[in-house]
Amino acid sequence: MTFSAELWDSGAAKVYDKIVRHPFITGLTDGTLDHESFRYFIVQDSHYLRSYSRALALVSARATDEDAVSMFARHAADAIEVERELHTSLLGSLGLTSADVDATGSGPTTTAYMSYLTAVCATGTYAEAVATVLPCYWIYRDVGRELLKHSSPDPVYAEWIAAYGSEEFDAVVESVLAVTDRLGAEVGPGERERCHRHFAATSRYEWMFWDAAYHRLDWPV
Ligand SMILES: Cc1ncc(CN)c(N)n1
Repeated sequence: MTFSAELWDSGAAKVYDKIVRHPFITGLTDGTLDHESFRYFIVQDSHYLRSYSRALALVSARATDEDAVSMFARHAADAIEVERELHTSLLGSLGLTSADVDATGSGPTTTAYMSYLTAVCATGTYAEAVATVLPCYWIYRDVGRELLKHSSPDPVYAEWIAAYGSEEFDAVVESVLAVTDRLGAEVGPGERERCHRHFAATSRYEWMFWDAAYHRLDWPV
């Protein structure tokens, strides 16, 4: 079994089933999701992407082969840029600006997820860092592909679905999966166990991120 399949089976398979049945996700395709929840999501995702970009730069710095160094560095810059452009367009369609993002600040789930990503990518091994960022790529690609089958009657949601269901995003994710699988041969038992834990944790954070948006979760105090 490949290292990526092993991570998915132990950490994401059950979570992924819950993600595709979550009302935030089903609401995108049937168009019933409240725009207020999607606004919350895009604002929080704008905060998230700033941290994610830094996390990918850390993964690049710790990569053990040159192709992976340049791939993660490219993703920290280009792939994030593509997502930022998407956000700018979606924020505009939703009547928001980047000033609104700054004024809102990051919510509890976003803050927890960003902190986890940053901590592991800064202090874990290279393999742990890859396992931690992998669900961010993989789950979005699979959700995008799944939702693209029906897209959405709402043009804002259809634009979001088209971006993550695109062939370009698929190619980005396939390149990260290939790096993960090559890395699998070098990872010993203790480190492997930590990779499993990180992959499961960030898969759960992906579900929590959508759930927080659906409920528009705020700091309790
Ligand atoms: C929370 C989250 N996770 C993943 C992705 C896809 N890079 C994203 N934009 N936001």
